[in-house]
Amino acid sequence: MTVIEVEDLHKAYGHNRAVDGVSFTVAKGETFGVLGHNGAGKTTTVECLSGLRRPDSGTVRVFDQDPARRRRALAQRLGVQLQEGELPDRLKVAEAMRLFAALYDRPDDWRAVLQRWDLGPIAAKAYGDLSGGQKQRLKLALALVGGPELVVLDELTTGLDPVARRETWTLIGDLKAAGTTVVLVSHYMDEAEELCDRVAVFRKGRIVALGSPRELTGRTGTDSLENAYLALAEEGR
Ligand SMILES: Nc1ncnc2c1ncn2[C@@H]1O[C@H](COP(=O)(O)OP(=O)(O)OP(=O)(O)O)[C@@H](O)[C@H]1O
Repeated sequence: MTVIEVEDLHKAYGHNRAVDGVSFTVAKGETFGVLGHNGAGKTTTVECLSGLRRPDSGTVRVFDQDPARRRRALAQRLGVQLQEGELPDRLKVAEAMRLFAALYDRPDDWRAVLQRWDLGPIAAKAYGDLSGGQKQRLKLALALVGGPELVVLDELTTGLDPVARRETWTLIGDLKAAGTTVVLVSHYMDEAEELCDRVAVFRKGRIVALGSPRELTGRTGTDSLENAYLALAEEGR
């Protein structure tokens, strides 16, 4: 079953063509990586998937619906961890979890999600007093508290220490095992190689390579996704 269908997506900010004719599909249960340099159009693309931005042209279908028109209905099935989702400084961790859980018709038990993400010990802390890594973990937990079928994670482990990164990978593995579809925007090639079934490499608003990490390393004659990515980046110069 196809969960996401994007066909010839265009989105410009003034004269800046941030997304310039992007097409891809994501199947149910797949973990799909969105890779590319800064400013390549990754966030704009996933914002169009989440209904946060309206495309200029092209088709975006998520669960066979237009996210720009059906945002409320899709929100029940979608968990989004965005790069810049700040919360009020005085909001406590447990309050944030309870508040987000209340937005869903059938949320997971927020206390269990809190424990799973190791946020129990800081449940009474205010958002403004958390470390960068703790904020990141809370944003992830908030994206998952609704028990979503599709999760969009923008820079999943940015700001996490190596131990927390690995723990997060394990938790994403659990999501995959449960059949959740994951879209993962990342600058970390080791992470994409470990977690993603397929990746799309974005450059200047277009997809320049799409395939499994193994296909991309095979195509470029390299031994890791990181080296494949660098070879592809070199090709585009
Ligand atoms: N709200 C906005 N208004 C104007 N220009 C924007 C806006 N958001 C993004 N852009 C521009 O659109 C282009 C694509 O940005 P986008 O954030 O989608 O890229 P990205 O691949 O996610 O980058 P990064 O890896 O740095 O997060 C960039 O040139 C960026 O400056």
